[in-house]
Amino acid sequence: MTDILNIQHLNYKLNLVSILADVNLTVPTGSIVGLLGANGAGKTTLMRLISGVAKDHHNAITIGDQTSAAQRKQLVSFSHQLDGANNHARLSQIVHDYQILYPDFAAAQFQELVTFLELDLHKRLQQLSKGNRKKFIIALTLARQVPLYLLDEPFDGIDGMSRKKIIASILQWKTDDATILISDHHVDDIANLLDSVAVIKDKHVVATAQAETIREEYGQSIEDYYEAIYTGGKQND
Ligand SMILES: Nc1ncnc2c1ncn2[C@@H]1O[C@H](COP(=O)(O)OP(=O)(O)OP(=O)(O)O)[C@@H](O)[C@H]1O
Repeated sequence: MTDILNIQHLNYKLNLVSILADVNLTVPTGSIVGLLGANGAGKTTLMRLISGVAKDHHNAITIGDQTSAAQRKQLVSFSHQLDGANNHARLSQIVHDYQILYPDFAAAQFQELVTFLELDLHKRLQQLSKGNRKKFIIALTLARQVPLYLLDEPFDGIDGMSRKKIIASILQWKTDDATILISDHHVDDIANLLDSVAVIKDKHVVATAQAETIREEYGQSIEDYYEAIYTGGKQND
C-alpha cells in the first residue's frame, strides 16, 4: 500500500517557541488514522502544517509526491472551523463561496450530506448550535474530492446522537482511496472508526500502531493504549 502522507523530521516554532520537534509520520492511502494527544499537544498545529495553512519551511511534508504548500492545498480538505466566515451569512452563501474557492467541491455529494445530517442551509451561521456548526463543517469538508481529509476534533462538545450521525456520514461518504486523519482527545468517540493511531506527546509523534495490533496483540483498547503512553509507557509498531 502506498503512503499518501509522509512527514520526515518536521520542526515547527511559533514566536521562537518550539511547538513540534522532529515529527515523523507516514499515513497509508485509504486508511483512517486517529491523531491522539492531550490539550496543547500540537494536533491542530500539525494539521495546519499538513494542509499548508501554516508554513513548513523545510519541505518536511509530502502529500502524494507534492511538498510545496500551494500544491498540497489542492490535495487536502481541512475542517478549519470556519474561523474566517461571516457569522451573519446564510449557510447557502458560505457554500456558494466554498464552491468558488474549491473547484473539486462535489455539490451533489454535499447535498446528500446536508440531507443526512439534517442541516438547514437557509439559516445563518450565527444561528447554528455548536453541534450543527460541527455538522456543517463536516459536510463542507467531506464534499471536496481530494485524497486526504483532516478532521480536527469533529466531536468536540457535541451530543451522542449527533456524534453517531457524523461517524455514519464519515463511513458512508469515504471512498476506498480517501484517507482521513482525525484528531481527538476523547479516544472513545472515534475508536471504532480507526485503522491505526498516532500519538503526539512532548512535541513529537511518540507512538504509532494499528488498531488491530493494539486490540489483538497488546490486548488493550485504543483508549488504554493511549492512556498508557500518556502515563509513561511508549510503544511503536
Ligand atoms: N499563536 C500561537 N502562539 C504561541 N503558541 C501557540 C500558538 N498557537 C498554539 N500555540 C501553542 O502550540 C501548542 C500546540 O497547540 P495546538 O492547538 O496545536 O494543540 P492541540 O493538540 O490541537 O490542542 P487541543 O486539543 O487543546 O485543541 C500549545 O502549547 C499552544 O499553546
